[in-house]
Amino acid sequence: MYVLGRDGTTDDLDGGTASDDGNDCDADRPPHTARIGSFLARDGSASAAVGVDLDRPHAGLVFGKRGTGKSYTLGVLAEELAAAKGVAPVVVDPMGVFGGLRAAGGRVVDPAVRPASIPPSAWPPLLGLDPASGPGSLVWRVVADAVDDEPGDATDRGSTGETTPSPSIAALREAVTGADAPSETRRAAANHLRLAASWGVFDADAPPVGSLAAEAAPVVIDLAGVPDAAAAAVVRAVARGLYDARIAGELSRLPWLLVDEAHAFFDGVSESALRTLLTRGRAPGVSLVCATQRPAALPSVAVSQSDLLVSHRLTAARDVDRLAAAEATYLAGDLASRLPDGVGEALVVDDATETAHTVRIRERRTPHEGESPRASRLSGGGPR
Ligand SMILES: Nc1ncnc2c1ncn2[C@@H]1O[C@H](COP(=O)(O)OP(=O)(O)OP(=O)(O)O)[C@@H](O)[C@H]1O
Repeated sequence: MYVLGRDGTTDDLDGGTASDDGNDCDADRPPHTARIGSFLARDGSASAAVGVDLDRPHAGLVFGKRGTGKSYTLGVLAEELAAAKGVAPVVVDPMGVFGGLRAAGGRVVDPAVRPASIPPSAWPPLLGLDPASGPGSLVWRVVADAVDDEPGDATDRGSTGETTPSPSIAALREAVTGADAPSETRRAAANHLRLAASWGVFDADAPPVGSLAAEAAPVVIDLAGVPDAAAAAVVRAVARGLYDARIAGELSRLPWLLVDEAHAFFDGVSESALRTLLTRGRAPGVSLVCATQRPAALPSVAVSQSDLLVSHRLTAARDVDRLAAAEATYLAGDLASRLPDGVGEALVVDDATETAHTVRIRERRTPHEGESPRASRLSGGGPR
């Protein structure tokens, strides 16, 4: 098997024969390897199996225009992580398409994060308030006071602050209402906090983020129908929480955070946490894989920091340009024409071996729930 992301190794443990189509449940898989598919020959036939290194942390990107197989590819990776040792996949699922991972032992959870996991300075923008405005600065101050005032010995706190209680949104609203500020300022701040409570993602008693990465089984955070700002708050808390938990030595597994529709999270309260994982996540052992149909909406650091890039078909010039920002000489030439056409086919750029290959991603073992609805498949969809 050819293992991507592993320095200088072509780990041909199983011979890599033409019959090795990467689809079987492989007892012969090298350890700590995600078997994602097989090389795609020019004549369209599948050849040697292709794996991704799971032994070390990585930063990866999955690109492709709509319907080319990004979520599916992320699902294949999650299945492989579920079967590997020492890792813990956590999937951010904005569209509600990863529920099929239950068949791999996974669990789907509703988002629940502690208000204290969002730093005081991030609260005004999260609530759509100008930090320099009266209500914005009041919310900032109230959160800062509430987090500081929490009882308990500071030495008990993990770096995530998750071993001490968090204020609830109700407590923050109460503090706002009783603050020394003009009544319209207090009212505006309280209204914005009421809105945050209505998102239903904040819970002062939410389990620590690290508990999401306690098992090999994938944990799918279902963000379908959750407002954008709330989803960003959850991604921020989870990304930062996993990073801090690893730094604090609280996690015995290496977390892999898989983020679908990632363009939505590089704008707003989650951006800094994702950037932290991209630039510094590998040192404590946190991997990040972002999938998006809008590569141009990702910061260039996402491409420059990624060591694995899987690109399904892209057509928009600005998106192809972002791919070209990988600045790899082995990517020279007409990139757009190198991207394969077929659904589930991708160009894989491997920084470790400085190579690019065309790959067919294997079929899922668990159900993929991302099918586009088709009128013809509905009961009323037959010919009249
Ligand atoms: N590797 C694959 N093998 C077989 N079928 C695939 C593969 N990848 C994708 N498909 C098929 O293509 C469909 C679309 O894939 P997917 O939902 O992953 O697209 P997407 O790129 O995430 O689209 P969107 O941007 O709309 O979310 C899937 O429902 C599945 O039927």
